This record gives sequence, structure tokens and C-alpha cells, in this order.
Amino acid sequence: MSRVTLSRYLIEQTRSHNTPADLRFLIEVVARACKEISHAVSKGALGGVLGSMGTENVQGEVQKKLDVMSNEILLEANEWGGHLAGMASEEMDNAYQIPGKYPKGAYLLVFDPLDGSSNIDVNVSVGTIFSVLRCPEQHLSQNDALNEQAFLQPGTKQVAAGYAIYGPQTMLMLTLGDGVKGFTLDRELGSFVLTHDNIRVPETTAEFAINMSNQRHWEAPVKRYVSEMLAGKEGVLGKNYNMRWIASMVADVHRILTRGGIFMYPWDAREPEKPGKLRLMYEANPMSFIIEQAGGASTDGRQRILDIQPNSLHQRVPVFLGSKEEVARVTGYHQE
Ligand SMILES: O=P(O)(O)OC[C@H]1O[C@](O)(COP(=O)(O)O)[C@@H](O)[C@@H]1O
Ligand SMILES: [Mg+2]
Ligand SMILES: [Mg+2]
Repeated sequence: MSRVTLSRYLIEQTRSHNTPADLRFLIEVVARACKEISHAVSKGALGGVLGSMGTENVQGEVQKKLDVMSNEILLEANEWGGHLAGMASEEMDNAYQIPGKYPKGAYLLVFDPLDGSSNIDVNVSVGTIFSVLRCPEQHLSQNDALNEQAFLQPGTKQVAAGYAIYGPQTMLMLTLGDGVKGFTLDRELGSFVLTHDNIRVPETTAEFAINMSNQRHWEAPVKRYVSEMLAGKEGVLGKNYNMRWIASMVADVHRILTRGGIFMYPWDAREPEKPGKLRLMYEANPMSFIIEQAGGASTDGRQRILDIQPNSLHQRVPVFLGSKEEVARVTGYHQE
């Protein structure tokens, strides 16, 4: 069997689907950075990479050493590639402009450098989530400093999105807007190899993922939906549901891409002023693009996530994504 590496797949895309060459190079650079992060994560205590930095990010969350390292790896790898005008990250207060360069690259890269990092010290799968947007024309001129405004585009404008998952295997899941492909890192070859073609999320499911400890703080539609699932065969939904919660969005979404399910992180009343826990730009948008491209659905309970017009870089959002039928059900409950 001839192996299709990520590079070969991207070259084919350039030839047959007119994927721009600079987008192809950009994805290659991100994939290379993910290999480096995978290597750092896999070293664990041997590499002295576990534990916290003793700092907080802009959102007041404790930064792990690997959060900061992963962020630096992505910045350094992409800074001089020539394909970007700027980057934004969950771990940086402000948008990052590629220094001293004209003309600027055509794209913007947005990422959660290490998702699920609270799981690092207990050796559970974590990952890198990324999203690629076109830099709006007016921000490409020589004199215009790149600011947050350039990034505030709805998820429908993404030209590519993906995540790398660092688990028993390191995988890269990618969409260029034409389905979802899965690549597994072959460590001997040093390449991501296409192993999962045409990934589809089943439309129905009997598996849900939510942090149940927040149940008492949820809104009524979410309480209703989860209690109906818990009622099982004897309840109104007429079937037994299974529950999983890894507390790493990449790992929970990866399971859903593999065998279906619904993932929920709703608004809750612990911090009522926060719309949700997950970040629109770094987590919800790229994952929603991937899930939709695999035949699933994604909403904030009221509207399609990809249609939301962002108003700030670090904006948060409630998330309901996965198998179409279940996402439609819980979204419908919010509308009743
Ligand atoms: O600990 P909780 O509240 O269940 O939250 C888990 C969620 O938080 C996250 O870890 C947030 O991501 P970060 O690790 O990038 O901050 C998601 O991956 C996950 O779904
Ligand atoms: Mg995250
Ligand atoms: Mg993170």
C-alpha cells in the first residue's frame, strides 16, 4: 500500500482543488510545530515539562509550562514562514503581528496551543487546536498595524481548521472545507500519514459528554435534555445513553469524530457574566468547522456557532456539538 503523507495530500489538494500553495505551506509549518509539541508532551517528567509556570493567562487561568512552551513553538515555527500576517492565541493577551515585513502574508493563524492542559500531569490526551482565516485586505497594507479587528471574522470564513491530539497515537485532523481527513504520526518516518479518509459523524448517537458536576448551575433546557437522557429506555427518549467526560475538548471531540456523540459545555450560573467556558476563536470555531465538515452540527444552543460574529478575541461561547439529531434536539429545547 502506498502511503499518503500530509505533504503529498496537500500537494494533491493544490493540484486538484486549487488549494493555494501558501496555505499548503502554512499547514505544513503548523504540522511541524505539532510534531515538536508532541515530542515535548511525550517526555513528561523526563523533560522537566510538567507543572505550572506560576503565571496566569489573560483569562485568569493558571498557565502550565507546556501551555507556554507550546505557544512559543507555534509562534517561532510560523513567524518566518512568510504566509501569515498575524497570529492570535489563547495564551497571549493581544494579537501578534508578524514583525517588520512587507508585503504581509495572506493569512491569520489562531490557536489554542495546548487544549486540556489541566490533564497534562495525569497523562491524559491533550492537543493543539488551530484555525486559519484570510487577512482582510485593509489590514494587508504596509502602514496599517494589525489589530484585533482583523481576526474578528465569523467561523464561516475559516479556510482551514484542525487539531493535533497527543494521545496513545499523535494524530492530526484537518479540514480545508472539503471533508475531514485524519493523519497519524509515523514516528520512524517523521511524517503524518493519511489513515482516516472521509471521516463522518453518525447522525444519531446514544453517548453524551458534559461535566455533570455543574448540573445544578445549568439552564432549564440543558437540565431537561440531560435528565431525559439519564431516564434511559424508560424515559421519553426511549433509549439508554452512555456518558464520557475526558475534560480535554480535543479528546472528547476526537471520540465524537470516531464513533459519534454529543459534546456540551453550556453556560452555567457559577460565573453568570461569562457566556460559557470555551473560547469562540480558538476552540468552538475550529471544532465546529471540523464537525460540520464531518456531517455533524454545532450550535451555542440558540444559533449555529459558525455564524456568530465575534466581538472580541478571547470571547467565550456555550457549545453543543456532534451528532446532528441530538444537537438539533437540545437546540430545539432552548427555543421552546
Ligand atoms: O474542567 P472542566 O470545567 O470540565 O473543563 C474542561 C474543558 O476545559 C478545557 O480544558 C479548556 O481548554 P484549555 O485547557 O485550553 O484551557 C477543554 O479542553 C475542556 O473541554
Ligand atoms: Mg482549550
Ligand atoms: Mg489551552
